[in-house]
Amino acid sequence: MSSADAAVELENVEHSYGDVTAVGPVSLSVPAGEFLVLVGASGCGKSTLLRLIAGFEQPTTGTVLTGGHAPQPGRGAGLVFQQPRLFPWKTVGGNVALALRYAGLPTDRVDELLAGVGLHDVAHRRTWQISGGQQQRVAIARALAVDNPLLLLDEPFAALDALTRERLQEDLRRVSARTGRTCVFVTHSVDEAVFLGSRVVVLTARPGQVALDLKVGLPRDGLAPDELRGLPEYAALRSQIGHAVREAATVPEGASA
Ligand SMILES: Nc1ncnc2c1ncn2[C@@H]1O[C@H](COP(=O)(O)OP(=O)(O)OP(=O)(O)O)[C@@H](O)[C@H]1O
Repeated sequence: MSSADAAVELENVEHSYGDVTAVGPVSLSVPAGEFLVLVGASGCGKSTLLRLIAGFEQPTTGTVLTGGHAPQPGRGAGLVFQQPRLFPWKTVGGNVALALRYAGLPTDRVDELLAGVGLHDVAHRRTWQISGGQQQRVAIARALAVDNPLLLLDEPFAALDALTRERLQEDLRRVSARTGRTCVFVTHSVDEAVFLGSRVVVLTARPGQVALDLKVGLPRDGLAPDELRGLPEYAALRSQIGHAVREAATVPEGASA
């Protein structure tokens, strides 16, 4: 695949913070519409990779392209972080409207965007009057507001309770299938990786390199989440990826921790 066709293209990318090499070298090509999950142990460089793709960091060596161009920070990708980072002085609807306005778009899609993430009736509330799960839904609606082809998510459900987390995973899976956005999603959770990903990349301990790059060809259509999780292929993928994560987290003897 040429760079022009890929939604995200990383070529021999390394990134160092001072004398700490956090990532690389990593080469990855992400086709449009793929749901790529980056999984690996704490500190292996997952967030750094995402920040490179978002354009918040520049690679120390190598090239990062999104849609065939160098990424511009704050442009070209919707971003969702572990904390929803909403504006507390705005209403729920106001937060989404702000994203539309910032992009120079009309604000008449606020209700539609909120409905798309299951928030039909809270547009008028302040962000502190809704639950943590609802706040994260608002953050997703805000990231989807602008018609970016790329959605970058950094452990967006890590701070939520297990049930809310599962509900949001299901909703994100539906939203990503409906909108056809290319997603790059960072997590520690092997189950989340298998449930969401059409492709899972396991990173080694720092400096993060690709330890495993796996297509997840689960038959998702028409299956309820519990049915999907109950498939023998699902359990096999969980086991394979879990094993790879544990192996990859082992720092080789002689390497600095
Ligand atoms: N701004 C920074 N300055 C110096 N070192 C940094 C900086 N940001 C990250 N690092 C280091 O780079 C390495 C990779 O960090 P990064 O946050 O990308 O990992 P991660 O896999 O996302 O971790 P976690 O899962 O714990 O969030 C870590 O060793 C971290 O301490």
